[in-house]
Amino acid sequence: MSRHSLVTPKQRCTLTFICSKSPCFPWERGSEKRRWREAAFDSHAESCRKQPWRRRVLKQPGAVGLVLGHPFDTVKVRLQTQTAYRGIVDCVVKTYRHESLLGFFKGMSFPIVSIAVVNSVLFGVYSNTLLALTATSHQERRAQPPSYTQVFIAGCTGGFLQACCLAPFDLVKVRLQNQTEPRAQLGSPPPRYRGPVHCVASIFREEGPRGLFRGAWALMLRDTPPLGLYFVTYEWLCRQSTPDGQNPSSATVLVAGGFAGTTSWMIATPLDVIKSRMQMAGLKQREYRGVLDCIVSSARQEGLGVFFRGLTINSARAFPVNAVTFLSYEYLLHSWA
Ligand SMILES: C[N+](C)(C)CCCC[C@H](N)C(=O)O
Repeated sequence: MSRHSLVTPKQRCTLTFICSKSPCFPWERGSEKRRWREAAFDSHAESCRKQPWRRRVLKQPGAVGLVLGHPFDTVKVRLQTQTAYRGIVDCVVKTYRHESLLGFFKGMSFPIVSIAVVNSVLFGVYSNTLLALTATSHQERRAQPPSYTQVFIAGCTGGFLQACCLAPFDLVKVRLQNQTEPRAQLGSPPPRYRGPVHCVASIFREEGPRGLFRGAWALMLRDTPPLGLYFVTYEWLCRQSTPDGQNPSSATVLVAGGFAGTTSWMIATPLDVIKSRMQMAGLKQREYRGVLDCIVSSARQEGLGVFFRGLTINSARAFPVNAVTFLSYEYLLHSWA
C-alpha cells in the first residue's frame, strides 16, 4: 500500500503534533533517516486509526486530575489575589459558607476544554525539539540519552509555546474563580461575568482584544524556565533509578513525574502570584505598568511573603497531577513506538 493512502495530510499534521513523531525535517530530505522516519510514522498513524482510543488516553488522566485539582487551584488563586482571607483554612471555610461546594469549581470549563491542546503543545513541542536537537528517536533515546542541556532547552521551548496557548484560557479561569457571589438567586445582583463565554465577550468589549492577554508575559516567564527544570528533574530522577539502557518502571515514572511537578511549581510560585495579580488588574484592582511594577508594588505593600502565597497548595496539587501526566506520556510513547 502506498504510504499516502494511509493518512490524509490533515490527519498527518494533527498526528505529528499530538503524537510527537515528526515524519521529517526539511534538512533530511531524501536521506535514509527521513525514509526510516516516514515508515515509522505511517505504521504509527495506522495504529492510531485502528485504535482511536489510544489518542484519547493522554487527555483522560489530564482531565480527571484537573477536576480533582480545581478546588485547590481556586483556593490558591483567591489567596494570591484577594486580601480577605487569613489562610488556606479560612478561605475554604468562607468559600464553602457563601458559595457551597460549587464555589470551588468556578471557572473550570475553560481548563477542561483547553487541557488537551495545552498538554499536547507542551509534550509535542518538547518531544519534537528534542528530536531536532539530538536526531535520535524515542526508541533510541535510552541507549543514547540526550544531555540535560538539551532536555532543558526542549522543556523551555515547550513551556514557552504552551504558555502562548494557555494565556487567554487561564485569564478567564482566574477572573471566574475570583467571583465570590453565591449562585444567582432571584433578586440578588448577578455576578459581573455570567459564564466563560460572557466573560470573554465582556473583556473583549471593556478591555479590547489585548485584555485577553493581560499577564501573558508573566505567564510565559512562569512557564519557560520552570518547565525546562520540570523535564530535567524528571529525566534525572528516572536515570538515577533505572539501569543504563532500560526503560523506567511505572513506579519510577510516577515518583519522578510527581517530584518534577512539585519542584517546578515551587520555583514557579512567585511568578504565579504576579501572573494572577496582573490578570485581575483591569477590573476593580489597580493597574500595573508591567511585570516589574507588579513585583515591586506587591512587595512594598504586602511584604516578601506575598510571593509565597499558594506555595503549599501548588506543590501538593502538583505531585499527583504530574505523576499521572508523565505515566500517560510514557505509556503513549511506548504503545505507539
Ligand atoms: C511551570 N509550571 C510549574 C507553572 C507548570 C507546570 C505544568 C504542569 C501541569 N500542567 C500542572 O498543572 O501541574
